Amino acid sequence: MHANLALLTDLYQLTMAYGYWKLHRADRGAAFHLFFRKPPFAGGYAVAAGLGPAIEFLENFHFEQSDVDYLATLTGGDDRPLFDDDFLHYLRELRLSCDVDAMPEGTVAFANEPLVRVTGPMLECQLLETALLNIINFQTLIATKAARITSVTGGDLVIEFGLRRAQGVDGGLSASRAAYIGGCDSTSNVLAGKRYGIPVKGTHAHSWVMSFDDELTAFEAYAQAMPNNCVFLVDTYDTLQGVRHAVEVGRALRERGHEMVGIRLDSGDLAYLSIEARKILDAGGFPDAAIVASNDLDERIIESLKRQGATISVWGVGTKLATAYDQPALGGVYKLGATREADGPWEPKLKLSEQTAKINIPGLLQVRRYRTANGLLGDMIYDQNHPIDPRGTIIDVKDTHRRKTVPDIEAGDDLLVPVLRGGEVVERFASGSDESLDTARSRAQQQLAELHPTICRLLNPHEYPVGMDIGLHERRDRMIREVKSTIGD
Ligand SMILES: Nc1ncnc2c1ncn2[C@@H]1O[C@H](COP(=O)(O)OP(=O)(O)OP(=O)(O)O)[C@@H](O)[C@H]1O
Ligand SMILES: O=P(O)(O)OC[C@H]1O[C@H](OP(=O)(O)OP(=O)(O)O)[C@H](O)[C@@H]1O
Ligand SMILES: O=C(O)c1cccnc1
Repeated sequence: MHANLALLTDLYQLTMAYGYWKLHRADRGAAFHLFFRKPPFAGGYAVAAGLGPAIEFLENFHFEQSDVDYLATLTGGDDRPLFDDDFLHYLRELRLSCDVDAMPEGTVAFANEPLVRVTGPMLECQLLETALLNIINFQTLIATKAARITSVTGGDLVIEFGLRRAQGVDGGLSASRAAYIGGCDSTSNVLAGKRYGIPVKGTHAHSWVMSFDDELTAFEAYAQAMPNNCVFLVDTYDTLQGVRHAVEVGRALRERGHEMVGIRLDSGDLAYLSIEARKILDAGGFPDAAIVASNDLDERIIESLKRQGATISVWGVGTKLATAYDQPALGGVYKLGATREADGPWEPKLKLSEQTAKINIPGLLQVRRYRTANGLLGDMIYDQNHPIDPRGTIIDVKDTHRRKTVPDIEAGDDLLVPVLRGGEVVERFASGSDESLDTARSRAQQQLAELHPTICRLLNPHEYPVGMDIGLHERRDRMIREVKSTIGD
């Protein structure tokens, strides 16, 4: 799908790349980390997603002749070309040689942890920034939204209905993909079904009912046409009367050897109507008929409907999911952590900021997740080039007084795994490998189940312990003090 997206970038990546090339700095080593500073939706976690499409982007990364021809037309303030021909020739010949390590899709991730690490020639790392952020930010956002929604449905089925309101064509496809990883069971998006193998499901719209003289005739006609997929939308005129019509048509259908699948409610008080509809369906001989509900649902409304005793068994969630309505962007960033000359030692790089939360963690970072018999203990961010300090202390990034000690520094799982080596996709992630969407979806479900319920809470969740290895923290602290002393702060 992602053939030739090398120009899917901000111009400044190319102007910097040109500068690196011109000043003979293109091949200096660099390590960049992609991370977010706050989980979305004021929640306690995120579900990493987007790595699959990111790998496709990396696999296909190259500048075609038409790309460099276009770049040759760009001019600066004096109307002279921005890039010289030798550089454009260099881009035309460029093939990735970098390494990429990342959290597999469906991994539960927290603030400040790298989801992706790119190491390699400075110029390459820089050119990948914008597209990686674009892909990972959006899909992680939507997978997280889907996880929040499915966390309150108590195992009921959730169908993603968002395509019509999604942010354009790719927004719709990416949202369906990410929503499935985050826990949705199916989508109404047929192209996403074909492309990603997501189960597709659908009912019918009000237009079907309105195109007939009356509702009963419309349901009968639908049952004739589609006897094995009868979910009747009952709210076009009078919802409870609609349920009675569904029962009537369901009985006739049963005589013909088919079972009505259920009804769909799309307006009104969904708690009251589902409870009353359930009574009618049960009394009518349809105790197994599903009650599907839709209408601007999100995790908070669903949680409330559950509390009200709604008897909804399938949730159709569109706009609020596919557009991440209450927080339409994840603020993931891509920051330089270390550089090196040729094969020399890595040098950690620090960026100061007025805001403590924006001071980066210098180094070549990895994340280790520790567990106890009772669940997760916490995540430690450490520098891969330095052994973890034997004290085994995790120091919170924002509040250094918050600390946690792990009993055995070796007994954890490293979350970043190799994805690209020397520009080539490693076997585990090669196309046709086992790393499917279903694997990612199961990983998310398994990892979310490991979290303490207080971390999954929608409102003011408990903060999961994530911090730096104390050795890394002390080095960072020294660097901050050194830099501040040189600038006379
Ligand atoms: N019992 C309930 N408790 C909380 N929220 C509910 C309940 N029933 C419905 N809702 C939600 O309230 C909102 C109702 O919106 P709105 O008033 O626009 O819908 P409506 O008028 O019933 O239908 P329509 O879509 O035809 O305008 C929707 O987001 C719906 O999901
Ligand atoms: O509400 P969402 O979560 O976005 O789910 C998708 C919505 O799309 C359909 O109707 P549409 O919005 O096209 O029309 P309606 O608002 O008049 O029902 C469907 O009936 C849902 O209500
Ligand atoms: O199949 C449905 O019921 C459906 C599909 C898309 C949007 N709203 C509803």
